[in-house]
Amino acid sequence: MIKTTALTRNFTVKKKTVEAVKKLDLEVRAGELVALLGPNGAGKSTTLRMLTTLLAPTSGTAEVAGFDVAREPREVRKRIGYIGQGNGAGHSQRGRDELISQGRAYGLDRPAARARAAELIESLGLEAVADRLVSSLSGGQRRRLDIAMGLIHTPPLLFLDEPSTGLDPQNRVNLQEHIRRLREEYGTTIVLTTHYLDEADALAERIVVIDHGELIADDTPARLKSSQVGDRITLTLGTAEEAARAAARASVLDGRISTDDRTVTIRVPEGTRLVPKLLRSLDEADVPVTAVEVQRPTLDDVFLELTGRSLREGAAA
Ligand SMILES: Nc1ncnc2c1ncn2[C@@H]1O[C@H](COP(=O)(O)OP(=O)(O)OP(=O)(O)O)[C@@H](O)[C@H]1O
Repeated sequence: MIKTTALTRNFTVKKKTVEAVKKLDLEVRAGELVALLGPNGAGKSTTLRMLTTLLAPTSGTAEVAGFDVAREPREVRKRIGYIGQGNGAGHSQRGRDELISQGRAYGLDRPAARARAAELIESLGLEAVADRLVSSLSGGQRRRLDIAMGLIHTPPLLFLDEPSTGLDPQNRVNLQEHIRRLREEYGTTIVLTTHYLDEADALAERIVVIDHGELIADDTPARLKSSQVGDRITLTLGTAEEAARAAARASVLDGRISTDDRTVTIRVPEGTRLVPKLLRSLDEADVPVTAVEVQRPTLDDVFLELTGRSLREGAAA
């Protein structure tokens, strides 16, 4: 559905070249739901804007829905939906009329546009708001209406740029549910960007991490976490001396061990499985453990591991 080869975009800012996207090789198969993750300025929006023909690549190629973005942008546009940051829907019309106008703009005749609008209103749960003025809708409702607008021409491929930014947690969960359903109902291929790691984790079956315009990881959330980081076992002991003995004993686990005063932290794949064995071994060595905690890695841990920075710090910066 998407294939980019060495896709690159530079900007010139005050005579300096900013390499927003650097030689990106990316493939997305039909039906996949892929999340692009990265801190502010990583190049996510620039990538999306090139894939949606809004911005010309500086070099490299991108084939989207079977057509080249630079040579056949019109063909690409017919086959994709793009919901950018901010609201696409206007203010003065009712939701249903916005949808119908959008359908007409995409070449549907009036009955077809009406029918499609009704279908989307139902599948995106917009019944209660379809006949209200767009200006009176809440952020979450507006966002769902935006998504309906992007889907009016039944594109096989949908791009969502930060769909849940600015929504409260309840509406975020709601929106995620709708995105999932959309995929089940229409088999739509979805590429989205997000700052919310938990959202990417919950929604996407594949995560592409971009940093400084480069692809630094591309895998399922589960594999990224287990291969890049592993679980974190934290042992608390009575004294620093006991902690040192515990650390020595834990070295057989082949994990990464660090000690801080009375705590020992061990990063190791499948930590949950290893804990009983570790505790038995410490017991045998007469090292009394006060507390033990096993944390599954988060995608933020993965990002920290890959870049030395927290994605949250990056996002907040
Ligand atoms: N039109 C532009 N002119 C100059 N520089 C730009 C332009 N658009 C983007 N950039 C620069 O390109 C880099 C990548 O920006 P981009 O918006 O793609 O990042 P992003 O990952 O989408 O960030 P965010 O999460 O903040 O949306 C940044 O350094 C940005 O300042």
